[in-house]
Amino acid sequence: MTDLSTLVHDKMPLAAWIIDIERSSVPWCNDAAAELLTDSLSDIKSGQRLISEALQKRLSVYIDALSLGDALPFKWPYLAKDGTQYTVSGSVIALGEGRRGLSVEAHPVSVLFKPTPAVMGNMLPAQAITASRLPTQFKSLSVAAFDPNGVYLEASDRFSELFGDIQHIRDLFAVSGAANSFMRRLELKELLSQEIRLSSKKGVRWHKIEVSYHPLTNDIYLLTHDIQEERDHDVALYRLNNYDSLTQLPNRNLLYQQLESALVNARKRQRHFGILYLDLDGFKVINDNFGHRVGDELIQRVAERIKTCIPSRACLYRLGGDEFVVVLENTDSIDELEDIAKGIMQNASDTYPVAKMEMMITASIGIASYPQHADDIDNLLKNADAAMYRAKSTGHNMYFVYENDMADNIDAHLTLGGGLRKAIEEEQFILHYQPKIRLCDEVVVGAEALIRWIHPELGMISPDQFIPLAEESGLILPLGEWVIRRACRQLQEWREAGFAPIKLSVNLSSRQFMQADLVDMVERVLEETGVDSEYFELELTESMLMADAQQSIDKLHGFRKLGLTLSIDDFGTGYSSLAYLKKFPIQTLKIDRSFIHDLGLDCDNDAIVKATIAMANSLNLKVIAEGVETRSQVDALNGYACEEVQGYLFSRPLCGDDFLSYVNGRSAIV
Ligand SMILES: Nc1nc2c(ncn2[C@@H]2O[C@H](COP(=O)(O)O[C@H]3[C@@H](O)[C@H](n4cnc5c(=O)[nH]c(N)nc54)O[C@@H]3COP(=O)(O)O)[C@@H](O)[C@H]2O)c(=O)[nH]1
Repeated sequence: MTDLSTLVHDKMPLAAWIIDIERSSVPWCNDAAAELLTDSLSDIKSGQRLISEALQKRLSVYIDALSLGDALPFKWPYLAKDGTQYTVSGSVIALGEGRRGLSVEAHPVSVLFKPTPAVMGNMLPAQAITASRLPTQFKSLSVAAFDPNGVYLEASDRFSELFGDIQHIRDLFAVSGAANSFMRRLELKELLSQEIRLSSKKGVRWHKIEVSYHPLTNDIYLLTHDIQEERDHDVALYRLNNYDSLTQLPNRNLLYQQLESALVNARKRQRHFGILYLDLDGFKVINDNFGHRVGDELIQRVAERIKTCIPSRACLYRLGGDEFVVVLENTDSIDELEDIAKGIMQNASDTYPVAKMEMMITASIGIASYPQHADDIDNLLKNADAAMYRAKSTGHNMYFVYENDMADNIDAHLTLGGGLRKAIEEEQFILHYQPKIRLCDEVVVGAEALIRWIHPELGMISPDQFIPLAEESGLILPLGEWVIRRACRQLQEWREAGFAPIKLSVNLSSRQFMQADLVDMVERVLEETGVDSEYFELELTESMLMADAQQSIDKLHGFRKLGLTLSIDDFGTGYSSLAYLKKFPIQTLKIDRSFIHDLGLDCDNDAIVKATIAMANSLNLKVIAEGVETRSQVDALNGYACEEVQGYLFSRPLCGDDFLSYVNGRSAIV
């Protein structure tokens, strides 16, 4: 029996069945339904498939309502064993011998719909149903018959509803080319089962079609099933799995796909390819302090900027968070990869207008290339990552090309990071104090507190090594609070020991500065330790203050209200404008040691130092020069009217006791 009913039985992708109401049986169902309904249908007894008692009860409510003339819409939700949700719908039909039946269909509604594969044959006996009536019984089944030339013969209601009055099978196609090729395949009597775009009343939409032919008349039977929504879901699902929703950039999945194919290609053609691993510097600080919305916006802006400054044949991916990867295929030189890194640093490491602020962000970049640095993808990524870590730990806003020892360093990096948390809990830190000298009489007038980590195995670790780690991990907040508390206690201990007070400064990290309750925390510690705030100073960097100048001004005023002194550290290395300098309520400028190092060696450098001191004097700011190592530097600074100096010439940073001995030895003002 190869006719329309066979087509319906065998190929129908939907589950469909008929219920004999009086006998509580299922005289017919297709295989998709048999599979779907194992829960609701009880065992087959004497060749009859019976419906369960629960279903009988549920149906009786519907049937009773019908007898009362109340034609309720027949629509139930149904959750299949595999988690797919269906809507079960149907209508009453006559089964012959005065019996009533229900023709029922199940439509999948869940997003993750997987069509049940149409299974051939193996049908249950269709007792009182005559085959020719099936198409009209299945109201929502879209099926039509055409003569061998494609001229329309008949169709189910659903088909007509979807495609209107068509004269010819060609009318189903929006494009004549598609119609021609379809007709050619029909002429060859191909048994078509394919996904194709048809021109329906709802527009051109994707359909799954099944075509079969009458063995005698060669009439064409066409079954259509609109799969546009599934296609849309598939596309949405594909995007979800392969693209980053924030930046719309391809994600890690697609990165691996491209790298796999780049590797195959490079091996086959003996070509090279390279990757750049990018991580934004201090992004976590921004995210934590300004919130995720600001962080997200910044990531979007940065992604847009990076896209514009890489070559069109390079691909940019977002791995998540603040990590990006650029892939460049068919490149023969590391120089080309380095040029991309330079381009990114020049263009993307900049300020961004985000949430009405000017946010400054830089990137650290690691470069690795196939086959020089690794011959598989995981190691290539790992090595680029290690190079990126080298850039980060060397000082941010840099790029490094992978070298062999970098992978070892990354292990040390992680060990250090893991140990930092424990070190805070176990207070493995001490403060050293570097004297600040008044130039006119060379007496000690203050000190800078500098943290040291006394690691149980590694010995003393420099802050340059662990402060960036503490910043990245957020541990800088408890660590920074510890420094402030310890410095205040030290001041009190010196006072209680009978020494005249000196001014003690501590460094704030950028993340600490963004901490919302920083002013309150400092106030609390001052109260707790009883320190007179006039002897306590905070050192902040220009970039820290300029990240959000207005907020900085407010915060600085908060500190000033507490009576603290404020100093700009590393002055000259950032980019603070004079206009802002006047607005910041600061008292001291500390000239960066890079300028002091070249004093007397470079005229331009001397001019900068001289001008900085003159400008500071005119703004009523005290100037201190750091990194003073030679007498000639002292002489030059004296000539420019610099007030204070700090540096190895006078003393390295000292532990508390040594500092006191140093002060006493110099007959300081204590
Ligand atoms: N957020 C915090 N940062 C801190 C803290 N303690 C230190 N730091 C920062 O770590 C960086 C390195 O500090 P350190 O190794 O202590 O180096 C300091 C001095 O030893 C060094 N210095 C001083 N005089 C000279 C000199 O004559 N020559 C020379 N080559 N180096 C010298 O300079 C560092 C102090 O610099 P600065 O802070 O800019 O005054 C450093 O950036 C610290 O700021 C902390 O508790 N919190």
